[in-house]
Amino acid sequence: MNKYVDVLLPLAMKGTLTYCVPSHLQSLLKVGARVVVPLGKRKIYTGIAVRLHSTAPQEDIQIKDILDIEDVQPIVYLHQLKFWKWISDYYLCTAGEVMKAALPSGLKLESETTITRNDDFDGDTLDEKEWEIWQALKDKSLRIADLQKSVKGNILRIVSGMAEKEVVLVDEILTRNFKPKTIPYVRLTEAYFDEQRLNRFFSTLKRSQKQESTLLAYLDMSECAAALTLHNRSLLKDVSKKQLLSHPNASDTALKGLKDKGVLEIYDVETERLKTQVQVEGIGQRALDEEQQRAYNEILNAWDNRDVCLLHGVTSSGKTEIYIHLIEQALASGKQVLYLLPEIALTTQITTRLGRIFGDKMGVYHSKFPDTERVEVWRRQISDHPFPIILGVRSSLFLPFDNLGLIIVDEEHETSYKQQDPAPRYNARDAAIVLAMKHGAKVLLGTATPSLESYHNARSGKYGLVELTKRHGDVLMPEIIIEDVKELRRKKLMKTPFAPRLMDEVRSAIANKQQVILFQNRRGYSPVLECRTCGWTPRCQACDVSLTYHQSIGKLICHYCGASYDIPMACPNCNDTELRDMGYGTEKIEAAVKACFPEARTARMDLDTTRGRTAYERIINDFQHGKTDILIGTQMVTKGLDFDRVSVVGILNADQSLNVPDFRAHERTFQMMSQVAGRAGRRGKRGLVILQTRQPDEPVITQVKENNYQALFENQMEEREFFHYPPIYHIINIYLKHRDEHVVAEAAKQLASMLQPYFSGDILGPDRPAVARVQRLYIRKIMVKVAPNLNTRSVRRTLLAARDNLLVYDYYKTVNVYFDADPL
Ligand SMILES: Nc1ncnc2c1ncn2[C@@H]1O[C@H](COP(=O)(O)OP(=O)(O)OP(=O)(O)O)[C@@H](O)[C@H]1O
Ligand SMILES: [Zn+2]
Repeated sequence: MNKYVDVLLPLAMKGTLTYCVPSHLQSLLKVGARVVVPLGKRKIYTGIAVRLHSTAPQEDIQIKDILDIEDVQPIVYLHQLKFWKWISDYYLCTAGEVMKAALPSGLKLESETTITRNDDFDGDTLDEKEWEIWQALKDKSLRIADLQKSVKGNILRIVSGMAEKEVVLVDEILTRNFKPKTIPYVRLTEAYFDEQRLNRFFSTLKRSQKQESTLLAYLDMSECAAALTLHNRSLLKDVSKKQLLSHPNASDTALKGLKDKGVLEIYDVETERLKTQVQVEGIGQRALDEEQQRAYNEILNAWDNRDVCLLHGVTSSGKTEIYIHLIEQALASGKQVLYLLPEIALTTQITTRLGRIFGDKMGVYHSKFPDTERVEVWRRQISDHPFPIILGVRSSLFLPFDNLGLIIVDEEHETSYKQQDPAPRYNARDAAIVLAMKHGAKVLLGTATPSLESYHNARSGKYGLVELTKRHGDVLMPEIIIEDVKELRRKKLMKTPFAPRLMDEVRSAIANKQQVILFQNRRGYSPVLECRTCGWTPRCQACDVSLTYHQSIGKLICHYCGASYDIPMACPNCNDTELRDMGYGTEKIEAAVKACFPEARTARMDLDTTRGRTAYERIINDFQHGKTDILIGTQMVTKGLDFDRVSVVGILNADQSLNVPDFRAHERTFQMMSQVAGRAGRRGKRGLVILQTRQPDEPVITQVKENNYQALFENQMEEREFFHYPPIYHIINIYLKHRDEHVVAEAAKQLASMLQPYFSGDILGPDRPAVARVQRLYIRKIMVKVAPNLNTRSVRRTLLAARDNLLVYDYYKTVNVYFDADPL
């Protein structure tokens, strides 16, 4: 028998911990099941059993017993554990951090300290404060946090004193976050399931008519007569409380009365919370057009000798239709499909589109769902009837699949596939390829604007490449008109944030019952407030950035730490009371739109208007059904959305993304502009895009205008090669954070010099990043460029060892050092 188990805990510590399995649990424990284990003196955690064995660890360590087994059957498959391991190796973090990201919280138990009164003790000798606590615990155990609500003052010390005297008992209980959802049902009690007894009871009811009619309603709905005749209580039909109370003769008080008299009882039935999609009869899939059919065949051919294929198809070429046919084909061969989307905004439309075809075969998994629903999807995937299709955002990679045949990565170029914080800082597109490999599954990357990485892999033959150059239904690509804002300002023609041509086009679009999308990639009212006299601007106290003015809530907000500040009455520097707002955020654009086009109905889609769970859906549906005329938004409106009546798209400030100090600035600008332009004129008439810029001569602006991805690719690849950037080189960034700027600066210098001999010229920094302090921590960054001929395994080992060597020094021990592999 295996006496020991290695347990993975959802913590940032390295490796696993070994525990002893008590003999009565040994035959029950399986790899992949959750176990409850003690850690340190007081903490209790849920971990995953990753290895069972009989090798005793070194003798001097005292091995603790596991406390319990949570699952009879594994909740994580072995291949998932291997996938977690790959992620932690590649992205230089711990497997515990991956576990933490992978499992929904409801599958991880929390330990909380609970206090219970020891009733063997009589309370006579207690002092006043102790007596208060004793009284508060009269009927129930309480968590310290809850106890604090009824007893004032600092009670921790008093409680610990009482615990020492054993007046109260302190223990850690496990609270399960996931409680199955239940619905109350009503039924006749066992005692009254008897015709004679029931009749006698009715005769006592003469004076309470309401109870009589409620009971009669129940008996009718449950088809009680038949059950009584056959003397079989299990034949009673299920009647929910809600159903009963919707009967015109039934009432809630009467039901309570019947319950108190012991005639009816209420019991809970667990329900599946998941709303499944409803298939629409007769929708089925649409036939592919000729071009799409060619692409479809080419994809299948490409998969004959490669696992990954890139589908590069212009906006509105019908990539989604091709995905639908590929899904159909995978299902027909009995395989599961994972459909990855970069953003929740997009899932709304795609869920509807796919739901109508695949109905309840499809499960949806995303971060706006309550955790309980995510647990349900997880449990469904390890049951014997898992969803054949999962549609989800990046974390759905971690769901259990046992028969995966196809992964579709829609909008593969999207940066939101990359998790920024906390670890694991993984890219779901890249990890999807590794996941597919472990299952022998195929991958389709789809986009109108490929990332340079994917296009390079396709051109070099590593991936298959399939292109679609025409829109479905022979609709032309939109016409793009460049407006030189600098010139217009000089001629005093820009009186609003909209060029005169844009004003005209918006007006005529609205007059013709068409719709408009205006793109401004900044939320809030204005990105900077400035004192008119001395130029002072309010900044965050915890971060090294200026605050964004949000007019709707009348506050200044830090977009890095979320802190909010009141708007100063006067400049603290010179006392001038006039602060002016500089630059445009979506709020200010919305105000300008209302002023310029009072006849139009407008909506705004950005982080601030989409916090609620259904907010996206509402905004998108309203626009789709023509309830709004102008949609203003950040990059959320740029991708994947499919509307019928958008004839004009306005890009209000193309320079903003162009002037970011990042080697990917051109690539990003091209992608964002082309994507938002692609929302225009998707049906029938050719769409129009007005692109406002101060730099009309930038090559990337011309590339967008001509929809010339090839030119962008060639031109950018030259730079990337020359400067040793991806996709030729790999980048691993090292971040160091500390409260003390001097310590972090010294640590960064030390670390860089340790790495210098290994990477020589391909190490940049340490530098102060653009925002060099966030949440009171000073930041330094070292960029390591990994040449294609280096052994990446040994590179990783070198980096990890260097960090360990640095952190041995007492002076640097408290510096937080982490890695970001393939940063975006
Ligand atoms: N074969 C087809 N039959 C009928 N309608 C189609 C067909 N192919 C595409 N369409 C319609 O054309 C529109 C654009 O297609 P789709 O949304 O699939 O394009 P896409 O390539 O995914 O675009 P984007 O890159 O902008 O997301 C959709 O409304 C779709 O319903
Ligand atoms: Zn801040």
